[in-house]
Amino acid sequence: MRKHKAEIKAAVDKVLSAHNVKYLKMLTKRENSKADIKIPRYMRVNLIRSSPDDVIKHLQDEGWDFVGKLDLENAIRTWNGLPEPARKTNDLAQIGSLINMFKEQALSLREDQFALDPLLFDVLVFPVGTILFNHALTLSGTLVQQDKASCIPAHVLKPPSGSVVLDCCAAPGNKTSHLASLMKDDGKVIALDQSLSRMQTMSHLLEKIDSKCVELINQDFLTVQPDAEDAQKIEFILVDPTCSSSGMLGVQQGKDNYSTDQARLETLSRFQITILKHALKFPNAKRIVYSTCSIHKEENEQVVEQVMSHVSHHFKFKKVFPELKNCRGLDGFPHSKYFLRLSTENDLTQGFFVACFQRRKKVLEQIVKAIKTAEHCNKNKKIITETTDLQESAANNEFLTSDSKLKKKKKKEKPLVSVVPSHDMNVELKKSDVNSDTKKKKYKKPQSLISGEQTLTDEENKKKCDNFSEDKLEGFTATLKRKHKRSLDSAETKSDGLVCEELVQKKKKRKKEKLVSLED
Ligand SMILES: C[S@@+](CC[C@H](N)C(=O)[O-])C[C@H]1O[C@@H](n2cnc3c(N)ncnc32)[C@H](O)[C@@H]1O
Repeated sequence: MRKHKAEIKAAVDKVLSAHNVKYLKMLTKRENSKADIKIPRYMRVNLIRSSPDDVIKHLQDEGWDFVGKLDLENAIRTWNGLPEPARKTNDLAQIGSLINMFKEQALSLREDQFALDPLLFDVLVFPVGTILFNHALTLSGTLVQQDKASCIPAHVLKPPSGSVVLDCCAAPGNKTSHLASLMKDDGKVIALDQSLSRMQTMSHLLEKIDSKCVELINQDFLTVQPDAEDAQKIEFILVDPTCSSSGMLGVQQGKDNYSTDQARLETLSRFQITILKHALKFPNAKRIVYSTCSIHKEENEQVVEQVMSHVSHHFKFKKVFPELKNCRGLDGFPHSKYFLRLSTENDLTQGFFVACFQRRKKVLEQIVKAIKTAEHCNKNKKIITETTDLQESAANNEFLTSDSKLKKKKKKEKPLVSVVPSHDMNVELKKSDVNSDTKKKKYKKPQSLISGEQTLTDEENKKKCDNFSEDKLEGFTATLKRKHKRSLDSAETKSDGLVCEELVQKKKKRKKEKLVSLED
């Protein structure tokens, strides 16, 4: 047998190739596999170059038949257009099945037809197998081929134009370029990745879509210092870390080989938790989206639930596309209804998972601000002369995550330093030789008093300080508590309330001690 191994292999290969079978395992897996499932071709309109309306018009001028948005209305139209007997659409069960008609409609598009996706305004749906990679609109970067599921994270993160966004596992740049598109290239997207070769691919993509707002950084995200000056400007973070890729159609069909054994899933899960926790340490990040193209709970629900258990004082889950009632997270997890899970069978996309962390309202920050104001005023009155440990806590973001103050950082953190100033294709990407200064940034005294972000003049400041008293601090915190009573009362924010209470008590105690010592 060994003697004829090569001949046998050649003969088997010949038979397989005659039956269009690429790998032997495709035959053995076929019965249980999703080999027959097809996904429409999704194309995203790059809003930097054009608009969905203009692209639709362009395609119609080329002879394509635009069938509209694949939504309920369209489904009803199609439904009513069906031959007799006419169907009534006023009972819920029928409307439910009409919603499912997205699948039918998408899969029954004729080869010259296309549609607008019902969920994502910038995604067009073409028939399965449509080849558009060499279409003029694709070549010019006006259309970008991207699976619908992979377009969801940027829509959930939803950074407005002008904002500062971090994509911490960015390469090869599909979601980065989508973020730049949704922001109309206005603002800043910091695209960070540790893989140099994947960043080169991203650099080409960004060149093609004509984005100027993306800054490329080749660095290990875990070495980025969350409280460095630049990092403090970050308001939105996308965390799309390495995963098992088990949701990719090729992997589901057994064509692409990825190992998803338990040991690998556990390793991936640990890595994903570390990356996500790090992202949640950025002090001014108000929304953080976590996504994977994995179908395994170990990389999805388990990761976000575990991380949330550490940061629930400061973050809550925001429901991802609540209108998609049949696409929630797996049962058995406390926050399943907040997560989005898309599957190839039900949603005609790659298998995908998305969760969104939203920073809680600023009750705690307001209390801390009020306390600092009192200290600032008292300092003017020469009552308090030292910086209190409360200020230091605020400066060191001790309130940010419970584990951040407990655990020693394993990697040496550095400020964000752009080593790739633009995504010019000629720029050679280099490993970051960043400043190794890891000293904590000195706490900067707030310029404004308690009146929000408003900056007061010296005179106004003095007046405010003169009028400020111990009673006022208590009055102010009481007002804050009244103002936020509803949220403090709710189970979700009880912990915030406790922390506020604790801070106020701590502050009162410290003041008493200082006053006593002054009197002495
Ligand atoms: C799933 S891919 C990201 C896909 C990308 N978001 C997109 O839509 O095109 C995961 C990326 O994370 C990067 N990565 C893994 N560990 C990292 C780390 N510690 N710091 C930065 N990037 C990392 C990998 O190099 C890889 O490019």
